[in-house]
Amino acid sequence: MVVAMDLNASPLPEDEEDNFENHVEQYIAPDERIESGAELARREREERIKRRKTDRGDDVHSYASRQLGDNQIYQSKPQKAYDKSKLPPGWVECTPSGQDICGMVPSKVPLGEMYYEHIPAGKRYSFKQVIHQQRVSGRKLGLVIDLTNTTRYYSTNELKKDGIKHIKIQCRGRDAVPENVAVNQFVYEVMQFLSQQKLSKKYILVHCTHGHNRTGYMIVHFLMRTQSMSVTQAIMSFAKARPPGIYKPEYIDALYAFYHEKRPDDMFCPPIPEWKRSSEFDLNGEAVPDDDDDDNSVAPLHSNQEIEAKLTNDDVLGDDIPFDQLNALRHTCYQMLKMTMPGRGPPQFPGSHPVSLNRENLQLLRQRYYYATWKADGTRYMMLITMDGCYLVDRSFNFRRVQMRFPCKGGSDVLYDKTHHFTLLDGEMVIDTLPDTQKQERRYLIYDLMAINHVSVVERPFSERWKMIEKEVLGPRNAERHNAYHSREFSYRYELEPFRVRRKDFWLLSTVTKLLRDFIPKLSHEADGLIFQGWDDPYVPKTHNGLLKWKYPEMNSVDFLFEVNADGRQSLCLFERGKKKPMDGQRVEFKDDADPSSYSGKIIECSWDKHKEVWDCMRVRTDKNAPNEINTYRKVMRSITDNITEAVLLGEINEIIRLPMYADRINNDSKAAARRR
Ligand SMILES: Nc1nc2c(ncn2[C@@H]2O[C@H](COP(=O)(O)OP(=O)(O)OP(=O)(O)O)[C@@H](O)[C@H]2O)c(=O)[nH]1
Repeated sequence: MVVAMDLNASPLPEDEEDNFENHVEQYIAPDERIESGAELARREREERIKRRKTDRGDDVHSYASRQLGDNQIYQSKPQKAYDKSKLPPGWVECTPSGQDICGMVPSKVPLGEMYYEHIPAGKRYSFKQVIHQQRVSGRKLGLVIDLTNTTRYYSTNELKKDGIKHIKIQCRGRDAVPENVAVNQFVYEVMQFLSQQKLSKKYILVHCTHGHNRTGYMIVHFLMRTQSMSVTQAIMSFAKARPPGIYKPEYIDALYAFYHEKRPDDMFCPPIPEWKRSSEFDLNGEAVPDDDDDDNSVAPLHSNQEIEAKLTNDDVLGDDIPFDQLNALRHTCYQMLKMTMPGRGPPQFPGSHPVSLNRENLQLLRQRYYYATWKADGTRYMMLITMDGCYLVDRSFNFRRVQMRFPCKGGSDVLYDKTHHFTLLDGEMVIDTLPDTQKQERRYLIYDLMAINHVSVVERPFSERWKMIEKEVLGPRNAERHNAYHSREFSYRYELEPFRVRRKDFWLLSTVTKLLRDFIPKLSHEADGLIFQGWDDPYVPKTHNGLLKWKYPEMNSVDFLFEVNADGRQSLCLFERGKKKPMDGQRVEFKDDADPSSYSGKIIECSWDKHKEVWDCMRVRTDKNAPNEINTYRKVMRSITDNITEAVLLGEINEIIRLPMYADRINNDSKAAARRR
């Protein structure tokens, strides 16, 4: 039943539970009445479009109006005088909610009962109405995600009564798109909630102030991370569910920039909705702009903007993720590496770690078959690729999300539908300085693969894992890139990613001299020695006594915790089974004139000056939060005292490669490599 209502009549007691049904009818009524005056509505609409065109110079046949039709634009009607200054501008006229999109219902902010006196009867939209309306549409709410920047709009008590969870992700609306961290939290919360909806399907109400820009921005991010969609498709899906969709051009640009996609030339931003425009005039200058308002000002965006700054290894890459997600991902990593999570304390970084070469373990090179590679000196990260994001895993076992694309092998020939999901890699992030232009490029050098699409491969020999990096991870990416170059439909732009990706090369031991004398000096990034990698070895998490590192003698280093106590006494500390251990009698010198106390509490990387018998501070380790364990220190000291110089090393290797085991395999491997070329 639809009841026409008189908007000038005094408001009904909407707080009475019994009358609720009636109020919903009243809510429906104005729209019905507008439909009956179709002629008038059409004329008004035409005039409005004309006005808008002159005011903004917008193309009225923008994608939104083409897709949705102008009848979606809300009609404003003469209203009884009420205090609009207390309400978010345009709130009354803005359509309450949109259609369900992947289990989420976009909505304007419900205003609690304390706002009733300022809202004309029939336009009230508190959680009572929200819950009821959704129920009438066959939807039961289980979660509300509130993106407003204030708590003044409603009390969450009403939701608690109905067992509806409320999550607040505070986002400013006026001057910027929501922070990337807030986006990560939003996507995680929605994914968690939806994954728990096995038996009874409950819905999520997502709201900001008007349910268009911040809400749309978040929902589009969710679609991009969970569905195989382009940015244009995701923006259109949202616009269809909540006409006219996102109407801030900066938000639309930010989405294309975030996902490294080219914005199609015919992709226009919808004009500012009428209710939003008229609200500016209605205010008569009385309302104080709300910090939370989705206002229309064009302000600088803080994210995804390219800033030409010098790249350093200490730069923090990517965005923080929610703590619960961090725990879940840490757990998954341990599972992939076939490790058990520690019973007590936080889990440690599980990446494989080489030991320093000394005269004793040098003999391993005679017993097992090894390959060599340069020891790239950048920042160590494992990389976890999932469908919803790619995560850099640092030495503190923290995860940060970066926007990268890793298609799987075997998709269609232009755009691969599937991307990697739970593939775990190990590598070093370096900064290459191009010799001609001095331009810097960040590059992730992958040297190992531990899991591929949820399947652990840690037990397979290194040679196989290394080949899989190319075949499964980089090959499809390069092929897609190549195909995309010839395709107009493909809008992803690999060149906009935060770093490039390459597989690290490994060399036969017979070529180590060349590696040291020719290759390393020509590298466009830092290298501080060599890594000797057992060609048949499994991936061994944490310290791997068979994985050997040789550093240029002057680069052998120890990471100490430096402290200056209250009486000015300096101490260098290490860890012994996770507990601080001061190293009595050890001294450090700093190169600069800085006050040593400015280094207090920091992890400093030091090399040994054998003439002065003191440690030289080389740099502060911002990527580490703990010093070396005393065992590592002993190994480094052994390496220093053993003093395996370049000449000693090359002499040894020359003997080793003449051993029958090496001679035969080197011969076979060289032939195989020549066949591949
Ligand atoms: N396994 C392996 N590690 C490499 C390779 N290239 C560079 N590395 C880096 O070498 C590091 C181990 O060398 P260390 O000198 O012990 O590491 P570091 O970070 O310089 O110093 P510490 O933190 O004191 O151990 C690894 O963590 C990687 O970051 C490579 O090809 N294989």
